[in-house]
Amino acid sequence: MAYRSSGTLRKMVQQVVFVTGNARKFEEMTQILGPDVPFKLTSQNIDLPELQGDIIEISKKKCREASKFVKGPVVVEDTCLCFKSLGDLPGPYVKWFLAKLGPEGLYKLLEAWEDKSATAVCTLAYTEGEDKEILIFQGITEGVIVDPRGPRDFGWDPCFQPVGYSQTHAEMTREEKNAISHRKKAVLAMRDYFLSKQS
Ligand SMILES: O=c1[nH]c(=O)c2ncn([C@@H]3O[C@H](COP(=O)(O)OP(=O)(O)OP(=O)(O)O)[C@@H](O)[C@H]3O)c2[nH]1
Ligand SMILES: [Mg+2]
Repeated sequence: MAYRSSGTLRKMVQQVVFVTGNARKFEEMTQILGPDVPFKLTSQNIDLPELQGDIIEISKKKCREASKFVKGPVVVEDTCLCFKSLGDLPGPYVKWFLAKLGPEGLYKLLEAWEDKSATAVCTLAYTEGEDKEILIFQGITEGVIVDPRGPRDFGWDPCFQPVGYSQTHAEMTREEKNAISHRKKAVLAMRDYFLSKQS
C-alpha cells in the first residue's frame, strides 16, 4: 500500500468510483485520464437525486449523496450547457431540454437571438468519504449552437461547435473532442491534483 512520504503518514487513494448513469461520460473520462494516473477508476450506476441550484451546489449535493453509497473515494460529474442569450439556461437542466427537444430543438430555442454563443461546463465533485471535504474541478469550453451536424450518439454534441473549430463535437473523432473538451479540462485538473498529492 502506498503512503505519502511527507507530512503526516497518510494512506494514498487507490481506487475512485465514478458514480454515473452515463456510460459515455465514463468512457471519455477513462480515455482522457490515460494510463498515467495514480488510481484505478471504476464506475457505479446509482440513481442519485439531482437537486436544483447552481452548478457547484448541485455537484456537491450529488457527490455527498454518492458518498453515502460508496464507502470510499467517489467522484460525480454534472454537465451544463449554458446559452448566453438565455441567461445561461438550460444550464444544469439541459438533460431534460434535450430529452424533450433533441439537438434541433436546442438550436431552435435560439432562433430569435442573434447571439448563439454557449458554454459547455463540466463540473467534477470528488470526496474521499462521507465525512470528508468535497473538492471541485471544473472545465469550460466556449462554443456556438448550430443546426445539428454529425452522429447522434451523445447528447447535444451535434449542435455544439467549439470556438475556433468548423466541426461540431459530434463531427470530431473521439480523440479530437477529448483533446479540447470541457470534460478534458476538468478531468486533467483532477488528475493534476492527484499527481501533486503523490510528490
Ligand atoms: O453532447 C454531449 N456532450 C457531452 O460531453 C456531454 N456530457 C453530458 N452530456 C449530456 O448532458 C446532460 C447532462 O446531465 P447530467 O450531467 O446530469 O448527466 P447524466 O444524467 O447523463 O449522467 P449522471 O448524472 O448520472 O452522471 C445529459 O443529457 C448528458 O447526456 C453531454 N452531451
Ligand atoms: Mg444526471
